Amino acid sequence: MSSEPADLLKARLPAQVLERLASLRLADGRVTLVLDASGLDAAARTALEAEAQSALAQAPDITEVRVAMTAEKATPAARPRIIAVASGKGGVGKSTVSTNLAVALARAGHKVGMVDADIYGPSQARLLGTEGLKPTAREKTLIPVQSPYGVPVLSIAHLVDAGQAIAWRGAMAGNALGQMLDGDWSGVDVLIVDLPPGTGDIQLTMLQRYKPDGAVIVSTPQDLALIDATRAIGLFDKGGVPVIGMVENMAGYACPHCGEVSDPFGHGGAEETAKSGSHAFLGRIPLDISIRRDSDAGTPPAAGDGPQAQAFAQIAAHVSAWLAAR
Ligand SMILES: Nc1ncnc2c1ncn2[C@@H]1O[C@H](COP(=O)(O)OP(=O)(O)OP(=O)(O)O)[C@@H](O)[C@H]1O
Repeated sequence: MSSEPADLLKARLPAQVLERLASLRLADGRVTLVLDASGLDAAARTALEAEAQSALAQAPDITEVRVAMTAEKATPAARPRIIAVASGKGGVGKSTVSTNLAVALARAGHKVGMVDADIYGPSQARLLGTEGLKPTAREKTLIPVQSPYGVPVLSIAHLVDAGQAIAWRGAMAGNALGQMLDGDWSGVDVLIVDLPPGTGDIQLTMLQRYKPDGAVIVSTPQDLALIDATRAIGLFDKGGVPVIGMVENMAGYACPHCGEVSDPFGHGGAEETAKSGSHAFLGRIPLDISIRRDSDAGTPPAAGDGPQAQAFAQIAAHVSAWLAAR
């Protein structure tokens, strides 16, 4: 039993913890604090808990300090709006567009989070410069990893060791996706979900359990990619998810040596496909080696000041206008 009664322990608490103190109990050297966490985002709650812990850990005869937060369940945060970023075909730059759209929306003042739903080929940990970081959990709720670009993120790559093969059956992949989408997204208004390519299990889980508010479709200007993109659009149409519009990626290649611009994947195909389906065309991103280089380095071009940042900002402006109109 502590030699300090509960009141003396309270006196040790800093003002910001005291004003949120709902109760303090002391038994056998264990202090249990209940704090009212209403209105606090994940980072503020973690800071509050750390302050309470450090204030009481030094008290004589205290062997354990437990901090519980109320209000998380009593007043659940409003669910952020979900924007799925999808492509019919792999390798068209869907993850790259997801990252840069998220960063550009955050720069435009939105509170944006990212879920990497590409369970078998996750790339958002690298793209958002958070490789090696691990999310914490409160109760069973995952607390997203903070990226340097103001976009909290959850990816399977944060949960399994680097290089470890992920050989999960569909149900396990669905559970992992659920854990990430049910993470602590308080303080986030818009959740970008980077989907795997195609129209498989993960897409169906999204439509059935976490129906997106809108979808952005990424394609290259190439015929084959566009046929698959049209299929992806069909899936969202069928599921009653509005298609916000299409992004044409890898459009036009400027040779870094001679400056000549060529169109290895054709030109304008995504814009035509968008128009023929009465969908909006959100913008075009060129095939640019600096995009690959910066993305691999975990420094999204949208966070910089170059021409590619402007291209992504334009796409984000369309998405922002779509959000504002709803
Ligand atoms: N506009 C671009 N210019 C240059 N490189 C690009 C561009 N867009 C994407 N890339 C590069 O192409 C590769 C594939 O991109 P990304 O991983 O974003 O595609 P994806 O469609 O998400 O692929 P997957 O199907 O594997 O999920 C990456 O190396 C990326 O850096």
